[in-house]
Amino acid sequence: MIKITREDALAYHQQDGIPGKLAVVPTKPLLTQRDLSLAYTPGVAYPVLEIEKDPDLAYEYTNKGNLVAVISNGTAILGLGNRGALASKPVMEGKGVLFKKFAAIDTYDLEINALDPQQIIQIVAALAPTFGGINLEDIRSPECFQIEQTLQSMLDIPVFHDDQHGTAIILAAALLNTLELTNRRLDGVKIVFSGAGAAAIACATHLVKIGVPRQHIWMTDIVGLVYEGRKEQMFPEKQAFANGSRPASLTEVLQGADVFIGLSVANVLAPEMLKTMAANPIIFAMANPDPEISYDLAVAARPDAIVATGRSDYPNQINNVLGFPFIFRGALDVRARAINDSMKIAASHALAALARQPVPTEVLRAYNVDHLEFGRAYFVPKPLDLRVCEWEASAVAQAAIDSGAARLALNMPAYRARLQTLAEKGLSAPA
Ligand SMILES: NC(=O)C1=CN([C@@H]2O[C@H](COP(=O)(O)OP(=O)(O)OC[C@H]3O[C@@H](n4cnc5c(N)ncnc54)[C@H](OP(=O)(O)O)[C@@H]3O)[C@@H](O)[C@H]2O)C=CC1
Ligand SMILES: CC(=O)C(=O)O
Ligand SMILES: [Mg+2]
Repeated sequence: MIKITREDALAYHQQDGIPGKLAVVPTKPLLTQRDLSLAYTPGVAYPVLEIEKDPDLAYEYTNKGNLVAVISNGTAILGLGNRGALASKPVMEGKGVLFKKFAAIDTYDLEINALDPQQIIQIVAALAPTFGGINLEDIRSPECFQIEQTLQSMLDIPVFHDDQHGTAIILAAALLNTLELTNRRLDGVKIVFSGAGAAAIACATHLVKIGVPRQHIWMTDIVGLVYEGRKEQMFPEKQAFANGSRPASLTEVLQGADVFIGLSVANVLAPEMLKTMAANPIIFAMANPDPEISYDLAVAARPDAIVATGRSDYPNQINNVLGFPFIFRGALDVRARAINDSMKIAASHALAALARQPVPTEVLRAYNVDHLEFGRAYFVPKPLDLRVCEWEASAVAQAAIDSGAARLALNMPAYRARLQTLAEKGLSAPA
């Protein structure tokens, strides 16, 4: 377990006298008059005319195919709520760094000063020709649903709201493995969510797709239980998870639950609330930066529990960092039109399977531990594990090909070898 302070974090963001975490770097030589004539006018006119004739050539002559827009309006920055577009920039730059270092994908972060979904849709759709994919981030519910669905229906590149689907993919991998560790089945557990927003609704939807009965899912938010007939703060995506017929508090709903999934805000769980959960409870307190209950308090309250948070500084990190770089890697490499359910489910299974493999010593070194082995303290891969790129991106690419979302086919063994090299380069190259 490592500890960082506010001062450490602020100093990191100004380290080496360079504000921020990401820069744009050229990929072609620009040293001579000839280079200048090729990169700029007159040479640049030739690819312009080629792309006008055949738009697919943008993938050959520009960085479109390896460029993702990371887009936020700052309305749900981590669990900090609406802090505005500008304040979301450190998170969006952070996502960009992870895209680059973990999967060699370039990004532009675009912080949009707009709240109206129609305005955001219009802006993103107009910018789309630049990019091979759109990663929406930290846009609050319910607006995020309309924004993502409308954009995906308008565009022929993947539009992926990371807080929804990235989170759901990792959560499902973690749940598959912890259910096995506690001898439970997907269709035999009571699952309680704190939070009924973008992340919670997408996680619940994904869990239903992999085999959790909808009626086993209980969702709570600031009002309490999301029940049939509730009128306050409802919208259709939340309504789809209404359960029970009367109001109830999180404390009440948690009684006898096998699994707690926190996707809300810090400190909504008190230790005594965990005492009524079933034996060997699974507690995923995933709000960031501070979870619904701290790791230490949860373990102290329920020594028989499996506990995870979204944080990098505690064991068992369930965070969408294990998703978006690698999911986009696979999707971009087959020029997928979208990231569909088959691709998401394949990503979950790939992560769950990788966690069962022996852990290389480089990963132990990166986390300063002597030993990691599939079990209660290690059931999802570590984000700094170079193998995640190969396992997850290839599973996503294969599923895209099999499900018809891909525009390119791949030789899979060669592709997996290329992913290995790419991950090694990404993590060893300077930022
Ligand atoms: N670990 C990970 O990888 C990820 C974690 N998250 C975390 O999930 C949380 C939600 O994010 P997201 O879904 O994008 O945001 P949204 O704004 O879409 O949803 C927030 C949800 O939290 C609920 N909430 C707010 N305050 C409370 C409270 N005091 N008690 C109970 N529920 C409350 C809201 O309820 P209401 O609608 O009634 O206000 C809403 O349902 C954040 O903490 C975020 O950091 C998100 C993505 C990934
Ligand atoms: C991890 C993340 O995307 C979030 O907490 O919003
Ligand atoms: Mg987020």
